Amino acid sequence: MELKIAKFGGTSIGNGKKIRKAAQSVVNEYMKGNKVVVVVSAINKTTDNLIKIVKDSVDSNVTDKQMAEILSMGEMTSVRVMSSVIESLGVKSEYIDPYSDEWPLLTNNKVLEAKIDFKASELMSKELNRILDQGIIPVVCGFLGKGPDGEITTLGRGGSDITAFLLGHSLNADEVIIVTDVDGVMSTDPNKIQKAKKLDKISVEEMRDLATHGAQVLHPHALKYKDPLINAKIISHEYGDLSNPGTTIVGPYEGEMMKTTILYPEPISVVAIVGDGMLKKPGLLSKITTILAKNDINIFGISAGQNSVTIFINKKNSDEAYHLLHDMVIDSEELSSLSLGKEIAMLTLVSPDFIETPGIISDITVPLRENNINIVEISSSQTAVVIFVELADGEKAFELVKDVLE
Ligand SMILES: Nc1ncnc2c1ncn2[C@@H]1O[C@H](COP(=O)(O)OP(=O)(O)O)[C@@H](O)[C@H]1O
Ligand SMILES: N[C@@H](CC(=O)OP(=O)(O)O)C(=O)O
Repeated sequence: MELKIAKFGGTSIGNGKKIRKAAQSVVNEYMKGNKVVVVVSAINKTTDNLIKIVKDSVDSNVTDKQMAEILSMGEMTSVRVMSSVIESLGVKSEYIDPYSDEWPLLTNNKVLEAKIDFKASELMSKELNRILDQGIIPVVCGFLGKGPDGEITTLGRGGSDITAFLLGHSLNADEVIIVTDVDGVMSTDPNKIQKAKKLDKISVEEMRDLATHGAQVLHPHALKYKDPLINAKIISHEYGDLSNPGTTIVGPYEGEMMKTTILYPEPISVVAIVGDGMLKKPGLLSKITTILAKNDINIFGISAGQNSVTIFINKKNSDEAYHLLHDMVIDSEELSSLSLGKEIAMLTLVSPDFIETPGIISDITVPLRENNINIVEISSSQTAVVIFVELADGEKAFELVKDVLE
């Protein structure tokens, strides 16, 4: 017997017929001998409609608390409908909303973009086992949370995916199935480019980056809760079959373990190329990277401004790169000169939490400033911050920043 979490997005339960099909797919899975926890979003565009109604009526005079309560009506309704349809198909079901004793998802009191209290939610989720053990299919409101004073909170738009993965983690589920309106994860948004191709699999890291940069198909924070042993996939509601292969999300999200601070063990060199208005000329960056790639020189970082490009490479490649790039500069009309700077150290901090931790850059840079360590360059993405400091400062900078992620 396996435990599966099946999350149905708004379009997958967009009308009565679709809800029935979704419920039937859950019942079929249950009949195979598996336990299923259902997570549902609001029916179709209910959340959008509620937002519009509020805007056209009270507009900005609505309080956050009122807004969260109004938005919650979408999921409050869909769990009740879904649960009734499952029961009509002959299997016992119970809807679980924030007023239920077994409500699993506890948050802080930031009602519209609530932060999950992970430990408390992990513990509360286990209450669902009591229902599952009685052969009942729980249908849980996605997107909603309960704050410290019992207030309704919401996880932010698209938050039902987070609910599904959090429950998957807390209940040690075998599989999290995200049911949506496309065949799986595609080479791009199929609603924008029709010939987009379905991917059979995608790594957790790729999926997270895709989601972070706007691919709506999965909420970027959801994968934080994907444990190594949990299978996850994204499938279409069209087939009415939870065993459809869709796109498998491969690999663990190592969560805590992924938080690392690394001091690159070898010195890094920096080459700066200057030229007037160089970035107005298309193709310049590719020229630089192609020359280095052809000579098997790895680029650790690159930053581009209006009149200069700075390239970070391993010191052992620096002379070769310097000569190669110099040849390029003297052959080019747009570029005027280049310099090989002094040796520097590269620190990389990786954490899945960067994406949702305001102020993290200052947490990292303040100790450096207080210790008079000059930052030669810093770049940040959703999950990594890379800092270049002078070589002599490398070890000390590492000691100062390595505790920031703790
Ligand atoms: N690379 C992609 N692959 C698949 N779908 C994508 C991709 N990028 C964006 N999307 C969009 O994600 C949508 C599904 O997400 P969403 O509308 O939030 O579904 P749901 O209501 O099921 O949560 C698709 O209809 C599609 O337009
Ligand atoms: N109903 C909420 C939460 C959600 O996750 O929806 P969906 O799964 O349809 O993207 C919203 O529209 O934001």
